[in-house]
Amino acid sequence: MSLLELDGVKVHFPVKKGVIFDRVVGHVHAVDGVSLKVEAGQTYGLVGESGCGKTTLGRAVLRLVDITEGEVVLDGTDLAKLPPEEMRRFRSRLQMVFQDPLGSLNPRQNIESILSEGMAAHGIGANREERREKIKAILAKVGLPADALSRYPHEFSGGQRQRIGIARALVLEPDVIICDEPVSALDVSIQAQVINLLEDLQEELGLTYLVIAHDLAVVRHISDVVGVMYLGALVEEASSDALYAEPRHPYTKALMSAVPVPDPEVEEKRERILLTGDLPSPADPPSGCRFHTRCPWARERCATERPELLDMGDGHRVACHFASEIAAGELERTGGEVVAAARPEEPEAAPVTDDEPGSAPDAGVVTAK
Ligand SMILES: Nc1ncnc2c1ncn2[C@@H]1O[C@H](COP(=O)(O)OP(=O)(O)OP(=O)(O)O)[C@@H](O)[C@H]1O
Repeated sequence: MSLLELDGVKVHFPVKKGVIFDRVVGHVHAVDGVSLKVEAGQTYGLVGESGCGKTTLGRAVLRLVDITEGEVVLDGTDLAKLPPEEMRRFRSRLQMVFQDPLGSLNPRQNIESILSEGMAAHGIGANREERREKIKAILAKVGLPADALSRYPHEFSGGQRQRIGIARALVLEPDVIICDEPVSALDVSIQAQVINLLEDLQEELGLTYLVIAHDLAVVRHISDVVGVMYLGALVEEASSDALYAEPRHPYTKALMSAVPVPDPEVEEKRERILLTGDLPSPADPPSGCRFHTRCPWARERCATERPELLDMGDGHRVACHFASEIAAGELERTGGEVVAAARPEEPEAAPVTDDEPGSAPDAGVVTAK
């Protein structure tokens, strides 16, 4: 059994209308049936453009939002069904690192007070002295000086603040850390340092990560397995190497084709897939395959029948009726635009290299109107 398993997770937010009496007039299908497994000691990367439901999924795992349907199983226990008081026992085992380190740290508390906050409640450290010693040890692990204890969040740089955010998660001795856009608020030069720190900590402490990011380069660098989300659902999932070597879902292909390749010769010959149309609203998602309204290969069946995320026989899971035909080059395109030998629109954009996660464009930039 995997350490963390999600089975058919849905989070639907009610849309209310009315000044005096709130009427529910619909639902935002923020997460709409996600199943995935995160193995102990591994990193699962979740990517997709803004609004696809990544953050809501992370919050659902932590039970920070109500789960409409489905199971979230941590180490054999379904968290989705736990009463709040029992959920409290599991809280320390699941921690979150947020995108905006400053926004998530109370400016009026010093670092010792921020880090010790949850420790007593979860029975970590017998007394204040013990907790302080533990905090000091964790601060050293994340590369912060011991005198950080008595200082305040504004006294630190962005990268240091993210280290404090990571330390805050670590003091509670979690099994799983959900990192929501852990480096997207940081300078590119600092991003690599924080990613490397997360990797070192994983190795040393055996941590399991669910990393949520819109940036394909960040997720590639750190993940064992990558899942691609579109409008509340997973459309593709594979090992990081397999997914980046051979994206098979039309949406993933489009995302990848928007990322510049460092080698200009490869870049020039590369096929670019530009998506047409806007991202539909999760309050009114398209019928059938959610992606069919923007898919260059869409067929009639795609408009009526929702594809399941199926294993193509080699562990690569794809939710597309025609994934095999597309992979074999047997299916004509029906729409969209193919711009062969296109140069990236912003050639000055930094190339994607292993040393510089974060240099890829946002997942959303592939839209062609
Ligand atoms: N509390 C809420 N009530 C109603 N709708 C919500 C709520 N939280 C999120 N949503 C909607 O759910 C959808 C998914 O949002 P979510 O923040 O999970 O996406 P995301 O992929 O993480 O995007 P981003 O990277 O911009 O945060 C969006 O349409 C959002 O507006």
